[in-house]
This record gives sequence, structure tokens and C-alpha cells, in this order.
Amino acid sequence: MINIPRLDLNLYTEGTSGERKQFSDEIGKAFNETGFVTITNHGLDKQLIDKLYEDITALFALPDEVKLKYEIPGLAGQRGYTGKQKETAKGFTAPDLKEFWQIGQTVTDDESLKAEYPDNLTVGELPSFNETTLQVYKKLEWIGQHLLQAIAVYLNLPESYFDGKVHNGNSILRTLHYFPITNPDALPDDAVRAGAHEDINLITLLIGASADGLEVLTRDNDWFPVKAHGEDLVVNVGDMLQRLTNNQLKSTTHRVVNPPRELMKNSRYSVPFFLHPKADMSLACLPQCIDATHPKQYEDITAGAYLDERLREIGLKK
Ligand SMILES: O=C(O)CCC(=O)C(=O)O
Ligand SMILES: [Fe+2]
Repeated sequence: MINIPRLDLNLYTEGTSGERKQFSDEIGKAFNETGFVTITNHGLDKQLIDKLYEDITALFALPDEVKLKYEIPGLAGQRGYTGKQKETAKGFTAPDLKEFWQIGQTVTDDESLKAEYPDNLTVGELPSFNETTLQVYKKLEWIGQHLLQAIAVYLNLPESYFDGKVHNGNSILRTLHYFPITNPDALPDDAVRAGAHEDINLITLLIGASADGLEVLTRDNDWFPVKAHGEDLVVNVGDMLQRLTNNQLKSTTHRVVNPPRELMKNSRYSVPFFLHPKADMSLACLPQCIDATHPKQYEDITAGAYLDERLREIGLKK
């Protein structure tokens, strides 16, 4: 058993100083123990989430030859479409049973940074997909920034520590389709919807984990299903935050398992938002997270160099 607390974001963004302090303590404690929380009252309304699912369903229902027009070599899957069975979790031989579409940052106030990021691809066939995902991106970025403020307070950093680092950051909104498994007998042994992995980024905000399948690995090496209420976000620590905090905050291994045989013909959709800083952020372990009992565990590296290393490991970058 692990405890994944449910926290009310409104208590941080609109609360009294006591409520804000309590939110910081609770998210920090959960990130220290299990690396996962669920978040309610986050400001992403049900109407927008419903519209998002409608648009994603329509996107993945497009014929493969249409979707493949948007799979652009050289972009490492960071924008547009990545076809079925392209991403392989580290240490696995069979690729994940999924296809996805990724949306990146749109910079409007910094010309040199704008030139660093590839442009988003727009789905000509589905204009509303582009608008909806842009709105969701902006909203999740706002929510993530506030969660990082609460985490900064927990870490005894200035509340605004992450603000400038994640403003115009290299965050990715991933719309995911775990497609129907039509012939389970033909599957390679270790083929799953998403193999056990840790996320690369600072924190991940996940819409749609209310559908069964997501599991986290406990310290006792048991797999534990994540149960979220309908519109709650599931938020977890990624490897960049674990590294920055010298393992004080835990990037917990998670996976998405295949459904029981009778449900394999059903699709599963989910939308993780991988919150990344700008490439030049240093991930050097924070001095306040290093002491005699917690010696420094990692070499200094920038977020950009670290991301590059990790994308090669999972087969997205050649
Ligand atoms: O689909 C999910 O519930 C989780 C997806 C995930 O862990 C990921 O894409 O990194
Ligand atoms: Fe993940």
C-alpha cells in the first residue's frame, strides 16, 4: 500500500498563509515519500477536458496515412505524430503499445529562444485540435508553475525559484492513444501499453489517469494502481527534480499495464504534460540537499544536455 494524497490547489493559489504552508508541506512530504499526488480544484474545467478528449479521439481516428504525414524525421517525436510502437522504455525490447502527438512551447516574447524550438505542427484536418491543445498547454503550464512554487517553499528556496526557469520552458503536452489490441496472442512477451519508466522532466501533470492501467512501483517492489477521481490531475516527480534535489524528492517508476483480455479491444487515452525548464537550467544538486548523510549523487549537467541523453536512450533521438 502507498498513500497518494489528494490536494486542493486552490488552497495554495487563493489560501491563507497557513493553508499555503500546509499545501507546501503536504506536497513536499508526498514527493519525498512516494513521488505522486493527485490534485483537485486545479482550474482546468470539465468542459475543456471533455473537448480535449473529443479532439484527441478524432485525431487518432484519422487514417494512418494521414497521421504519418505529421511524423517528421529529425524532430525526435517532440512535435507532431509518433506512430505505433516507436518508443521503447529503457531496458525493454518490445516497444510500447501506443501512438502519440506532442505539442511544444510557443514563445512570443523572446526571439532567440523562439528560434531554438521547432514549430508546432497543425493538424489541417482538425482545426479545433490545435486550438484546444494550445489552451490546455497554457493552463497546465500555469498549474505546474504554481505547484513548483509550493515545492520551492518546501525546499527552503525562494517561492519564485523556478518561475524564470520554466517560463518559456521546453515543456511538452503529449496526447496519447493506447490502441486496441486486436490479436493478443501475437504480442511479444514484454509488450505493454507503457513499460516501466521514470519521467525525464521536472514534474508531470497527467489528465485522464482516471482510466485504469496506471501503476506505481512501491518501495517494497509491488505494483500499486493509481486511482484518481474523474477530473483530478495526477502529478509526479520526474528525474530532473530528483536530480536537482539529490534524491530528496523521488522520481517514482510507473507503467501502464494492458487491460484484461476481454477489454483489450478498447482504446485508452491520456494526456501527460511534461513540465521542462529552459535548456540552460542547471540541474546541479542544490546545496541544501547535500550533507554528510546525503552526499552529492550526481554530476552537474544542464537540463538540455540531460534531455538529449535521455531521448537517445528511449529511441526517439538517433
Ligand atoms: O497514460 C498514462 O496514464 C501515463 C503515461 C506516462 O506515464 C507517460 O507517458 O510518461
Ligand atoms: Fe510517465
